[in-house]
Amino acid sequence: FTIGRTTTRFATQCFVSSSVENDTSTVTVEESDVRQFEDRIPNRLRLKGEVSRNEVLDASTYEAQLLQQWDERTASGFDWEIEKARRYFAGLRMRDDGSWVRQPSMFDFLVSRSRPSPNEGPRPVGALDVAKLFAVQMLTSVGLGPALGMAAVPTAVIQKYEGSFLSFIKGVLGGDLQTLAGGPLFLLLAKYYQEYGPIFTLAFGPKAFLVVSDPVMARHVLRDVPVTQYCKGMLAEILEPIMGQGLIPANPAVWKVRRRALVPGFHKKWLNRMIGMFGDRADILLKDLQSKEGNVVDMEERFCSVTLDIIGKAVFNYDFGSVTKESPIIKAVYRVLREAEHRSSSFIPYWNLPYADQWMGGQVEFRRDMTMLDDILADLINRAVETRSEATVEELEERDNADDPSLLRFLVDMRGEDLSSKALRDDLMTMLIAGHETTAAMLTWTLFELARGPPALLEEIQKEVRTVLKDKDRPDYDDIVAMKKLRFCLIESLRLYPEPPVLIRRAREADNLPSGGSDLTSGIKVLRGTDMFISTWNLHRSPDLWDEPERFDPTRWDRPFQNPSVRGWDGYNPDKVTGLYPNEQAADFAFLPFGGGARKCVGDQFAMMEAAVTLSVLLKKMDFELAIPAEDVGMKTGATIHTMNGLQMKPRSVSESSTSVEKTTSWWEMQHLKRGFNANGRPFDSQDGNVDSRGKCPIHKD
Ligand code: HEM
Repeated sequence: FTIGRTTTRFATQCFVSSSVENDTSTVTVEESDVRQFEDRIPNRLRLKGEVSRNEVLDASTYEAQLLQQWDERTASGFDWEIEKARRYFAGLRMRDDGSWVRQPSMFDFLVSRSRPSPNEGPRPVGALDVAKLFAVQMLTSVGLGPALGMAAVPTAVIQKYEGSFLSFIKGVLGGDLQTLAGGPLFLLLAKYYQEYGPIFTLAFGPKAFLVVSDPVMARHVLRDVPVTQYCKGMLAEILEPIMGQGLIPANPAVWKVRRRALVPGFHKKWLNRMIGMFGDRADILLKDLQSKEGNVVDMEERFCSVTLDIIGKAVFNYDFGSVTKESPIIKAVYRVLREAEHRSSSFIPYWNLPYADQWMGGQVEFRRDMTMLDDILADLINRAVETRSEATVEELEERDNADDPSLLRFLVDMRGEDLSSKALRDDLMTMLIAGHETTAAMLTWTLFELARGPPALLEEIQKEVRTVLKDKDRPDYDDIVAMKKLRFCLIESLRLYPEPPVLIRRAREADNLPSGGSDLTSGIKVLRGTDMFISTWNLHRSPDLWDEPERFDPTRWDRPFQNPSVRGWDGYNPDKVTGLYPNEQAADFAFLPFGGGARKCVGDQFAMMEAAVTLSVLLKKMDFELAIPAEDVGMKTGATIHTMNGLQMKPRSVSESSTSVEKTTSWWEMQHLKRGFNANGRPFDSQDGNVDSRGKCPIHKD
């Protein structure tokens, strides 16, 4: 009898899996059949409430609903073996702890399989949408796009691979997009941007991506349309095994709930408290560097360690201690990060190959690492839950929590937070990954640019730090605000090295992009299911949007910039800079250091403060000299831009008293004057451009 039940479900699953779009009505009919049949099932075998071990699955998915129909207490014998086979067929995999996770199929990479919920907006993209996209792409490639109502968007086709045949085969087998594209994807997009302009289609056979490098179009996608209109698409598929439904990959319905829960955790008092912790960690790094004086040190690796220690403390109150020691946990974190990066630069989902986590070396290791990290996380969450003391958000903001000021503590104590769900684990894991290497990369590239730039710039930053900090070793919030030049250096490095260099979206509904700086005056039609890359790299380095875009010039943030030929773009206006950094509003979406719109980074203030504290603590007492030629530092990318060979530097202690603020015109001001602006960066005819007492530019006065 039970075999019959299982067989019916198995057949149901086969049927549903083969109609990949998971049409709701089909599933409902088949499930109701199963339910009728189940009425005759003995009580012992019936579903008993929620199956909590399966919480790792998004409850809205078809698989989650199927799982709930089986009472796992009867998990033994032949019946169970058939049930397991059915689950494997449905793309589910059992983890070591007995819970089930959905492993997306190859096809899932192209379409989303989660079911629509009434609040979620458009239904997920399905097989029909993908088929339609393929067809339109094929017809467009033979010149029939305009006849189908599509704008004449140029198509860049990757035709010629310039590497060796062997590396090409390796790239295909490993699904390595970088190898196939002949280098980092963002550099390929930059090459095509120069050729095709602010919007083009990048085609890999029938699969095509719409590549956007225009501020007006980016503003439309990120801010102007409802948040349900675009999702993270393939990025979510890639990150799901690691971050689950954490805030970055979360579908819009989950995102709305979780963002509301998480944002209060980043309140002002907490950030202020964090500044002290940043100082402690930066101090450990300083001492470590002082002990290595005269030696060559990989500063990229050092910054990765300090930011890992900081995020561990801030998010879970966990001390990785990675600046001073190595441990299996730290290694597991790094391997998981590398795997996440590799997956995000691959377009063949090799990790979904049958039983990949049992025979592919890297995947076996990845599963082991994830299990280890999950166990640690579960342990930390459980410990926090045991000492839970519920309170409202307002009350929590006032709490001292000196022993444990972590986000985990805040979320666990927050009244109304559902602690039985997997959401907490997913969000914490997401923040560990999102908040770590991004900040490390910002520090790495800032120090690199300062070390290879004009010595007068580095000297001026050091002067600023010493002048603001005076006898103190580390800054407080007001000091961070006062160190404007240092902050502008940090943000300028995010302009040149955006982390990540490409934002990924998928249209969940048809859309029409504004024409922006393109020649397509009637806008650009976007079909449902279209995968989109918003190239922050191209935006941040566009000669249409920046003066001397390739130059590391932190002084630029004082000066306005406009270009009326980019229709609908307001330009960069320094008067709109309000917080710790010139943000996407001030540059009207030509600058997206932390994204923009509803899905903007939640950790922007945290990251800016962390980087400002770390860098100021180091620069106050040390000088840094490149130990290899700047050209050899190189660039490679995953989710963030890394150096190719590490940032090899020689740190050296310096006497702090050697510098004081000079009254003469500084290097910084000279940059404005040289470009025909007033000493404060404003145009000479502007109201506030009166720093020069004579009202004239000393260089261009004639
Ligand atoms: C320099 C450091 C950082 C950079 C450059 C950065 C950059 C970004 C960008 C560009 C996005 C938008 C992604 C998109 O639209 O697809 C984002 C989102 C996010 N970031 Fe950051 N980030 C940094 C630090 C942090 C830190 C320290 C945390 C946490 C403590 C964090 C947590 C997140 C989260 C949770 C999201 C998703 C927000 C949402 O979808 O609602 N980030 N970040």
